[in-house]
Amino acid sequence: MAPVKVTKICCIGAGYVGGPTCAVIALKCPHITVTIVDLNKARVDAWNSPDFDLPIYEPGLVDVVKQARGRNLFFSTDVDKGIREADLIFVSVNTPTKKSGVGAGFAADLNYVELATRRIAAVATSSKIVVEKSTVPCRTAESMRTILEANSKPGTRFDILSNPEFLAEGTAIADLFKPDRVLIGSLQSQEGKDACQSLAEVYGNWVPEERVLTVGLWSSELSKLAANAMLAQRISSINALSAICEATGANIDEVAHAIGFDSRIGPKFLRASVGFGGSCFQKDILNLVYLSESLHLPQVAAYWRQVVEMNEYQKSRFSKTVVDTLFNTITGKHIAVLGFAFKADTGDTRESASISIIRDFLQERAYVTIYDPKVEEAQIWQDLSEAAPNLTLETIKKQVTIVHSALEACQQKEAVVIATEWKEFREIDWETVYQNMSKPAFVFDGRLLVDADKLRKIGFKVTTIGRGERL
Ligand SMILES: NC(=O)c1ccc[n+]([C@@H]2O[C@H](COP(=O)([O-])OP(=O)(O)OC[C@H]3O[C@@H](n4cnc5c(N)ncnc54)[C@H](O)[C@@H]3O)[C@@H](O)[C@H]2O)c1
Ligand SMILES: O=c1ccn([C@@H]2O[C@H](COP(=O)(O)OP(=O)(O)O[C@H]3O[C@H](CO)[C@@H](O)[C@H](O)[C@H]3O)[C@@H](O)[C@H]2O)c(=O)[nH]1
Repeated sequence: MAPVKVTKICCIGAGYVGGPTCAVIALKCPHITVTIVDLNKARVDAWNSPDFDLPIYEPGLVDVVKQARGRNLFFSTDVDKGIREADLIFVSVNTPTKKSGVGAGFAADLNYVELATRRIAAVATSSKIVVEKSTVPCRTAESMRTILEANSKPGTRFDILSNPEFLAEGTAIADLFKPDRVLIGSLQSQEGKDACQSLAEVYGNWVPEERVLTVGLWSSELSKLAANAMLAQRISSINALSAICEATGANIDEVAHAIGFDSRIGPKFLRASVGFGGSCFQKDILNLVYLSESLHLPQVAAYWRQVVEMNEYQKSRFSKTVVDTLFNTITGKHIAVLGFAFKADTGDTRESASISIIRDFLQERAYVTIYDPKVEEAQIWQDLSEAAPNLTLETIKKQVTIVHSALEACQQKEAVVIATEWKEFREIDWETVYQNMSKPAFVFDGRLLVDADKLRKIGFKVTTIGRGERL
């Protein structure tokens, strides 16, 4: 049997990955009909909104959707129809950390993957290539295959591929247009290799052949967890060094620059920060920790666990620095927090360091004013309620104000905390900010974003993560 020529793709899950990934496939492959399905009607409606008020913010995404939607890109809640008509199905559903039961707090919750797989098994009436796009523990494809094969109808077959996604939020469209690599894992049988080639041909419409890597299924699944673990490990390493810098008078920018010049280390992903956030790093490392423990490799588990522990330490260390610097108490003090998203150029707040810092400030009974250019108000209230379950929403709302500009946030405050690296925070009129703040006026830069010397000349007392010199 020759590889199937893919003409109809269905993507189950219209989230941060399914939406942008399959929108780009539709744009680059006008001969393929791409239908993205989701059970969440509000989300699908937003993808279909006439004024392109899409459910997620990603630079360049609206442009892609404008070109392809209605041509060969469709969004729908009719999951069964999407499955039935497709010859290739991406499973791009959420795989959050389990909240209860075996492996709670570490293992990935594979319930959504299993439900989507069972749905495919239940409604498919022709052969399908099923592609695991979600990030999953090693050997999940085997469980999917067992479910699908146990339910396949006569004359139909299912081939399972692993095709993890490496896009980063905020740069998703650029990453998808020009990926470092596309990874496809398959069984090494002839059928597995044929299915792999069918998917490789889809990417071949815009990705150079040498960037499409084909490997075994389990290597592909593990590579995704490994890539995130190694990236997060770099940040925890530089953040650990930032603590040494603060204690010794060394400067983390200079240290990162010096070590990054070594071509074996390289300069990227060495920016000290208030801690990494996002829906993936912590979840995927905990997943790796769980996998290692399940495989009776406790030393390996402890090694990776430390990356997350260092991140927790960095976040609480930063909160403590703010309290210590503001004369050991922030009770009743007014603090502006600039940035709520987990990184710049996204409205996503999942595991954002900002949430932990604000939770700490609320526990100290400070008043906090938040500004973020992209995060919705309702999301902020939800995140803070979940982060501080000992406080009622009413109490939180008495202590927290959400405003619509950085200048407004900083008015009459004793301190400004930069929690997300939005470019606009660098370009605020800091002279005006200073004039309108209580004195002494403190700035805490958790993102190495502002020119500390310039701010000091204006009169601010500046504390920057990873810099020995203070105030
Ligand atoms: N967010 C990222 O930047 C990123 C990058 C690479 C990989 N990943 C991985 O990709 C996966 C998806 O992540 P995401 O951020 O897009 O999640 P998300 O929560 O934004 O989207 C998942 C969507 O799947 C839908 N869904 C769940 N079960 C369904 C079902 N049975 N039928 C139809 N729809 C269903 C949900 O309603 C939701 O809209 C995760 O495994 C994640 O780890 C995420
Ligand atoms: O030098 C750095 C780089 C990043 N960060 C922080 O690290 C977090 C994650 O950033 P980034 O990796 O850019 O964004 P994500 O969207 O979480 O992307 C990661 O997680 C995705 C989901 O698995 C993968 O697909 C991507 O390859 C991987 O980079 C954010 O809070 C950043 O502010 C730093 O503190 N310092």
